[in-house]
Amino acid sequence: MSVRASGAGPAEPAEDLGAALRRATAQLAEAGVPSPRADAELLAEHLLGCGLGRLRALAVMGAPVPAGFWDLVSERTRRVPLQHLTGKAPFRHLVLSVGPGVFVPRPETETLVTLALEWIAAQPGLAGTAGSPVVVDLGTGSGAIAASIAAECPTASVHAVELSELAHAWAERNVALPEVGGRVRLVLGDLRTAFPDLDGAVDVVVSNPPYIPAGMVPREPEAAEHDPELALYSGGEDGLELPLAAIASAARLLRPGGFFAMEHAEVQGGPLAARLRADPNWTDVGSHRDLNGLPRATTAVRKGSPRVEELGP
Ligand SMILES: C[S@@+](CC[C@H](N)C(=O)[O-])C[C@H]1O[C@@H](n2cnc3c(N)ncnc32)[C@H](O)[C@@H]1O
Repeated sequence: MSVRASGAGPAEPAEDLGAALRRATAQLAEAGVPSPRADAELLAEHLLGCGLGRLRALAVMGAPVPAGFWDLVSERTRRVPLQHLTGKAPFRHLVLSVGPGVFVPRPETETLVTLALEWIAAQPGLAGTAGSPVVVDLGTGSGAIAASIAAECPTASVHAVELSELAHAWAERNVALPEVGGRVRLVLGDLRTAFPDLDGAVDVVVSNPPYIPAGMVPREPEAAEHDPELALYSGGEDGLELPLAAIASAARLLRPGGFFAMEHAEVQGGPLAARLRADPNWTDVGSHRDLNGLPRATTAVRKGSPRVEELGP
């Protein structure tokens, strides 16, 4: 074990990795970080380029603290998101690149991908190697949903739209991951008007649009101070402006019988399902809970007729 000189007195043993992890955990807990031990370990893993098993073995062996560790811990105590410090966000089977300017994908959004993939798998004409489902992701952010669907459904062609130039730049990196197979067409634009070339021809539309109601500003500094405003707030007291715009675009894009899945705030599940049930464009409206048991997604199937433009006000 190395030693550190300390003034004129006898040399003190340098803090080893195990002790540093314990001290970092205490500092992160003091700063209110919700999972302090896991974050301390993930920062060390990031610097050492290893996984948890190896890290714990190194800690037991009294390995030295990696250079830069305390700088990252200090940033994390200021509640900079862990994913911004490592530059990585795991999402389903992918490790996405993220940082300032893009919404960090959340575990609950993985459910939306499951809903889309399960629906595709249940369609005789789309499932398996013969099918070639056309999928659209509205408000793609880092590209998490679009890239995952392309990676997990190798016959899908996926189209994704994002309004923010910064987020679009992150998504460009993620849709270029080898697992995605070059099957995501990414455009910079508005979800309200995107992909007119696909009107009536899409099998699945997914969206996790900005939906936070005006009075529900997130309390955690990681979201409040680091997620882009454009990603969180929809406009309108109830936060429904962009979710309703996503529904209108889905009605335009989907073929009759096509599937729509959208994430929303837990308080919006009832109102959104009621609107879809009252809308003659939709049938088979369903509500879905997230990993915490909260109503987090609504699905619906596009009715064959009438078409949106025939409905009038
Ligand atoms: C809640 S984030 C979700 C990002 C990503 N789909 C995910 O689940 O991690 C919403 C995204 O929609 C984008 N957005 C906001 N308004 C938009 C619009 N009018 N057209 C397209 N994208 C929009 C935001 O920039 C943001 O990236």
